[in-house]
Amino acid sequence: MESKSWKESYTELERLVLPPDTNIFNALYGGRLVEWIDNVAGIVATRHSRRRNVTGSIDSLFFLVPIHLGDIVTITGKLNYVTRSTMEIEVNVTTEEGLTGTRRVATKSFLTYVAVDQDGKPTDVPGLKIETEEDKRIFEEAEIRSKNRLALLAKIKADLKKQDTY
Ligand SMILES: CC(=O)SCCNC(=O)CCNC(=O)[C@H](O)C(C)(C)COP(=O)(O)OP(=O)(O)OC[C@H]1O[C@@H](n2cnc3c(N)ncnc32)[C@H](O)[C@@H]1OP(=O)(O)O
Repeated sequence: MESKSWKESYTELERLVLPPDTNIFNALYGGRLVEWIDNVAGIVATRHSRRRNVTGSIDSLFFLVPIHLGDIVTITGKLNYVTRSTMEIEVNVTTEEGLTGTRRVATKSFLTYVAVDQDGKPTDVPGLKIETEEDKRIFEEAEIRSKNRLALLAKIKADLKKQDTY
């Protein structure tokens, strides 16, 4: 399978925050934002792999500033790292005040998606082309996160096995 550049799957989504998206403080629901983030990451994973994909994990997600009714939210998804069946996707969210144009970073998160076959079993995806020094730096940083993530996953599974619940 031929490797692909991150540019082939880069995805950007813009949403105007409307009343059904907000809580009683006229701010965007966190859960709604997580849905949009997962959606963008899912598009990146599909464009890269051209396979069915499932969300494997969402790393810690910090909500840095509130997003208000009438704001314009921009969500970008970029592929950072690929192993055999797994893709790390970085999703950044900025919020823009409709009336002033002031933009602020609202969240940054890393999601992993696993490509699966018809039976839901992990399956191979194309590798990621490393074309620049910046691509290399991003790949190496993601590799460290991946190792930490898999160590945490292994610990969670081992603990659950001890309790006989996995
Ligand atoms: C888009 C959506 O909304 S999907 C809905 C939410 N997501 C889900 O329901 C997914 C539920 N989970 C599953 O189906 C399975 O646990 C899977 C497909 C993620 C993994 O299946 P397993 O048989 O456990 O995979 P296995 O242990 O063989 O690992 C396969 C690969 O996935 C990676 N992996 C497995 N679980 C995870 C995880 N939770 N997070 C990140 N990576 C994972 C492994 O590192 C391995 O990577 P590699 O092939 O690139 O080396």
